Amino acid sequence: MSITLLEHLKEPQQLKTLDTAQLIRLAEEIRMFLVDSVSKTGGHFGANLGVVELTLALHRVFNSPTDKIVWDVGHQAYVHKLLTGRREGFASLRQFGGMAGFPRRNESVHDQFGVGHASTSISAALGMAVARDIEKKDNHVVAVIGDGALTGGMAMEALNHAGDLGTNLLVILNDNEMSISANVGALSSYLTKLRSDPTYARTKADVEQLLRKLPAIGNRLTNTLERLKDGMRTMVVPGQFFEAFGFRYLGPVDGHDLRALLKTLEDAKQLTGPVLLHLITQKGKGYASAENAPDKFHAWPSQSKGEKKTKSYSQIFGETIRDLARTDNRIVAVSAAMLPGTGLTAFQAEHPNRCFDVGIAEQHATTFCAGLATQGMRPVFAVYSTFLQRAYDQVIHDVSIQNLPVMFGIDRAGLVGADGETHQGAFDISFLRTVPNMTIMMPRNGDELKRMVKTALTIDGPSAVRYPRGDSLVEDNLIEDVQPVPIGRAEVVREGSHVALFALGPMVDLALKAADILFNEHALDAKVINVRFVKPLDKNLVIDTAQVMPLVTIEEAALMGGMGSAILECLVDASVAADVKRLGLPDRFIPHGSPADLLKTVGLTVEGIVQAALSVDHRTNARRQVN
Ligand SMILES: Cc1ncc(C[n+]2csc(CCOP(=O)(O)OP(=O)(O)O)c2C)c(N)n1
Ligand SMILES: CC(=O)[C@@H](O)[C@H](O)COP(=O)(O)O
Ligand SMILES: [Mg+2]
Repeated sequence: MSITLLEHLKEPQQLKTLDTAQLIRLAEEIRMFLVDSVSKTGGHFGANLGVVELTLALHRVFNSPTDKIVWDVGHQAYVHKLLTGRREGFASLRQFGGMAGFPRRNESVHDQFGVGHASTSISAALGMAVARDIEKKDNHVVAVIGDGALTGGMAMEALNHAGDLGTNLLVILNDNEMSISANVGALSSYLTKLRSDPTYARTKADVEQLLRKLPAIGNRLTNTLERLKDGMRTMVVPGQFFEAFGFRYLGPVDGHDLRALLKTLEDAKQLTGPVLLHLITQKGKGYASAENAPDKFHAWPSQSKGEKKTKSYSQIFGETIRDLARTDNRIVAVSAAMLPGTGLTAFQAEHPNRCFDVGIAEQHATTFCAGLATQGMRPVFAVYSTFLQRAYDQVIHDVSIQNLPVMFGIDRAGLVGADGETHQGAFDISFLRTVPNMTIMMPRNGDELKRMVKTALTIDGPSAVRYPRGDSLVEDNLIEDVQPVPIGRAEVVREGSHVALFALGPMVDLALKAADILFNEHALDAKVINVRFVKPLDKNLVIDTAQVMPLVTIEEAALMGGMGSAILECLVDASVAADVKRLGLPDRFIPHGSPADLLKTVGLTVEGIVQAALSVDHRTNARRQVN
């Protein structure tokens, strides 16, 4: 089938010229396009197949950008991008300089809000609705939120506020029973009951019909009956949960039935006040492999590299705590809807009663861990660096002030690449280093990660072990043979006398390569230090080294407040004058692209380290000549 309707689609207004049959055909073309394109570029997949009809209906019924459509997470906004003139952008999806994988306000007038982290859409949409009211405009505002994102606390905060304000707002709940894995939580069970039990939904209609038929009888009895009616209505009317928040509940509606969607959205458009439309969709709809394994097709699966000699840091982390938990019953693993991504599936398989997926609820996860720790448990919260940002107050207020032994396994620390600004693990060192009682460490490879996990479990206070997205060579040694690392001690991995390279994590390997070039091509003898601990920093080594040679600090983290800053603070506090060049992430958000491309843009390359070493060496020599 030649892609015709989609090819001619340049803007959403054109949808209003298509009849339902053409829209249904367009839906087929869109699914074909997504399979063809995303299979080549990679990117999010299942969620987009699940919202093809919804997105078509939204842009058919509403008038973007005058009407505001806000996507939650935004990983399911590829169809929205297709319908708003960005088909050509898919060839460069999530590539450096190419189209972003999430809505971005600077990418299109139709992208009302930048997203990537979950549970923000209702809050943002409510802000847009209130601005509309203040300006006495009459445009519509729609938030599209998934059942997974709805488990995020701020979504509840927004529902509560919206219901209180009573302003016109349409919240579309895209319920596919999936987060990345199967969705979790009591709310999810509530929604699933509605989805899966037709009698449950039918009862609602029957009861309402019965209640309407009941004859009006004496006041006392009528009042009793009213209370009974309300009780029964509460029991069977599925929207009660949302109606308690002040929302008019519509649904559930088949989110793949375009005709039903068009009619329901037209009806919803006429309603005033907060409205919640509950759609039932299938993640991966229209592509059998994704329908059968929606978790595996949340993003298009990366091609297996044959017989891999390496393991992902996530896998190494998960297997390490799984093995340690065999002999330490205090260990409990916690995830915020990211069990597979954080490598905890291995732990869950072996210790199901000590593994908790709390939903997209990082704040709750952190304080849940604090509660566990007060009772002598050793909770481990495996969380992407970027998502831990959600729980900053809980890290301080609930864990660190009480000096509780919670281990944060900070995954995706550093540049994650394709997901861009909203997902780079840039800030965890900066926002954790200022927190008293916190220990922060980063391994140079998978073997050292195992050692650091073991080390963290010996610390009677909060600890953070940060590690990057990606793989590492790792020995398959027995966990019993893994030795902890001495806390607060760095490791000199190469002696040298002219310039010192203080490298953090996998940057150590780059520093060693740079040292070889410096020696062979510039007769500069570089000392390479594996920093290991950002906090407590190995201050003695820093001071002793800086007294005899200039330094370069190298970290894949924000420069401001990072490891390099810690070294500068150490030298200033010790009144040691030294030339220091810091390499790391600059004071701007790093966009999407391959990690290699992105590292080049910030000078975190072997050549960048060489040039930095030459520049501090030159500065030190010049200063020595003057003195
Ligand atoms: C704060 C936060 N935590 C975790 C994630 C990772 N994440 C991305 S999509 C997703 C699942 C979203 O589920 P849902 O909202 O139901 O959308 P669906 O994929 O089912 O369409 C998660 C957990 C995130 N984006 N933001
Ligand atoms: C949209 C979202 O937040 C997740 O799907 C995230 O993109 C997963 O990242 P990884 O691919 O690094 O697991
Ligand atoms: Mg979902």
